[in-house]
Amino acid sequence: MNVITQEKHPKAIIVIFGATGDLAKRKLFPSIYRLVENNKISQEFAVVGVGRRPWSNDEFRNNVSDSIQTAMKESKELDDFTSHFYYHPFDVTNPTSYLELNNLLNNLDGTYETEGNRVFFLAMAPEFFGTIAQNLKKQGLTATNGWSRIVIEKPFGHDLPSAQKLNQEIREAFNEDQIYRIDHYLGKEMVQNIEVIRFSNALFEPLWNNRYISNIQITSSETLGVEDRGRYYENSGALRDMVQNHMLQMVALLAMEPPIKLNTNEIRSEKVKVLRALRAVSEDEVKDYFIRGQYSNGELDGKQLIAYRDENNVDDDSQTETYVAGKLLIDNFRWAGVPFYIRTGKRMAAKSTKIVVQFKDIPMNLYYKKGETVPPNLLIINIQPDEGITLHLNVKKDGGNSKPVKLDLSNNFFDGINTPEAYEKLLYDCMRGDATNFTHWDEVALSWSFVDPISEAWKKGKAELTTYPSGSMGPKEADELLKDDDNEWLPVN
Ligand SMILES: NC(=O)C1=CN([C@@H]2O[C@H](COP(=O)(O)OP(=O)(O)OC[C@H]3O[C@@H](n4cnc5c(N)ncnc54)[C@H](OP(=O)(O)O)[C@@H]3O)[C@@H](O)[C@H]2O)C=CC1
Ligand SMILES: O=C1O[C@H](COP(=O)(O)O)[C@@H](O)[C@H](O)[C@H]1O
Repeated sequence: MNVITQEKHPKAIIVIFGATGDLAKRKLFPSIYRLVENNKISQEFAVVGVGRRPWSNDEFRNNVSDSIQTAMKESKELDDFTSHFYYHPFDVTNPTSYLELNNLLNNLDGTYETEGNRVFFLAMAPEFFGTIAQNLKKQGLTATNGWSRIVIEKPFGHDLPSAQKLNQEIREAFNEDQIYRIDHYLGKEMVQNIEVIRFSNALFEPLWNNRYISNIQITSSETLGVEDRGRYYENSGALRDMVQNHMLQMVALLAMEPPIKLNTNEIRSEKVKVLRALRAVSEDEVKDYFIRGQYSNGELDGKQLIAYRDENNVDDDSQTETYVAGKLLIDNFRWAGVPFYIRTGKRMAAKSTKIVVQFKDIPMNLYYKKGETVPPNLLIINIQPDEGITLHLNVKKDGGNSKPVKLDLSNNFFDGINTPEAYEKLLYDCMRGDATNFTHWDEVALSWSFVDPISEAWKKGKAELTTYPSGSMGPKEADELLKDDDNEWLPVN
C-alpha cells in the first residue's frame, strides 16, 4: 500500500545515478530547482550525484548551475542552491563503493535532517538497473529509519521476457510500492487532465462510449530526428520507444472506466483492465493494423534534413521504424467497434501531441445541402506544445444556417503557460509517496504482451517498412489504414 505523505514539504536525499548524463542535466536538475523555488519540497534537501567521471563537488555544482541557467533562461545567483549538491564518483558495478556512498548519505542525513528518506533515481542505461537495485539493498542503503524509493527510467525492458527479468531483479531488492517506473507522459498537465475532463463533466461522460464516439485519434509527432541517440534507437524504434509506453498509457486513460476512488490502486486497476481488453494482434494480422515507416531525407522550415539511415550510429541498411501508426480495438462493452488510431514519429511536420475524439454523426442532416456532410463534433485535447481543449461544434453564424466553430480553451485559459515540467511533478509525487502517475508492473507487462507480436512480425519481415520524407506527416500507407474504415486523420497543426 502506498502511503501518500500528508507532509506539505517532503524531505529526502535524492541520489541520482547517471548525474553526469543528459537526462540529469536537461530535466532533473531544473526540476529540483523549481521544486525548491516553489517551496514544494523542504529547503533541507540534499542531492548526491553518481557517475564515473572524476569530478569534484565544485565541478558537479557548476554543471548543475549551467543546467539551471540554460533551462530557466536567466542568470541568477545559485551558490546557495547548488551547495546542497554532492558528487560521488564510482562505477556502479563495484559493490564496495556503495558502502562509501552510504557513509556519505548518513552524514548528509545528519546535516540536512532528512530523516533517513531516500530517493534513488536511476538515470542510466537499463542494463544497470538490476545491479544498482540489488547493491542498494545488499550494502544496506535502504535500511534507514525513513523511506526508500527507487525511480526507474525507461526503457523498462526490450520485450516481455527481458522486462520480467528486470522486474524480478528489482523486486528482489524493493517492494512494488517502493518502485516508481517513470513514464514522463503521465506527468504532463494535459495527460493528467484526461481523467478530469472525462470524470468531472456531465457533458462528456454520458457520451464517452461506442454509442456516441466514432473513433479516437492520438498523435504524437516530433520534428526532431534521432539526434545523438542512434545507438539506443536502432535497438528500440518508435514501437518500443513511444508506443509500448506513452501511447498505450494515453489509450488506457482515455478508455478506462471511472475508478471507484481517485487513489493509486483504483486508477491503476482500471487502466490494467483496458490493457487486458486490447485486442491482441497476431503476427499475421500486424500488416492490417500497423504501419511502420522510416524517415528519408526532406525539408522542414527551409532546412534540408538527412535520412535516418545517414544519421550517426545508424546502420546504412537499418530496418528500424521511426514512425508507427496503428489501429487498436478494445474488446469491452464500452468500446466495442470504436477504433483507437495512434501515430507517432520523428522528423514529422510538427511537434504536436493531440488527442482527437470524433463523435458520431447526428442521425439526419437538416442544415446542409444534399451531398454536403455536417462536420463532426470533435473534442481535441491539446497536450503539447499548446495545452488546452478545443471543441468543434456547429452553430448558426453570419446569417447562414449552420457553420463549424471552435470553442477554444487554451493555455491562457488555464493557469499560465508555465505548467510544471513533467519530471518536476513526478519527482514531487514520488517524494510524497504518490505512485498514481507511475506505471505498475502489470501495466508494463500487458503493454509488452501487446507490442511483442508486432515487433516479432516486423523482425520476420511480415510487413513492409515504408519511408516518408522528413518534414511530412508520415507515410501515405497510414492514411489507408483509416480510409478502410471511412475515417481520416484529422489535422494536428
Ligand atoms: N536523455 C533523455 O532525454 C531521456 C533519457 N531516458 C533514459 O534515461 C537514462 C539515462 O539517459 P541519458 O541521461 O540520456 O544517458 P547518458 O548517456 O547521457 O548518461 C549516462 C549516465 O550514466 C553514467 N554511467 C554509465 N556507466 C556507468 C557506470 N558503470 N557507473 C557509473 N555511472 C555510469 C554516465 O556517467 P559517466 O559518463 O560519468 O560514467 C552518465 O552519467 C536512460 O535509461 C535513457 O533511456 C529516458 C527518456 C528521455
Ligand atoms: O520517451 C521519449 O519521449 C521523447 C518525446 O517526449 P516529449 O515529451 O518531447 O513528447 C522522445 O523524443 C524520445 O525518443 C522518447 O524516448
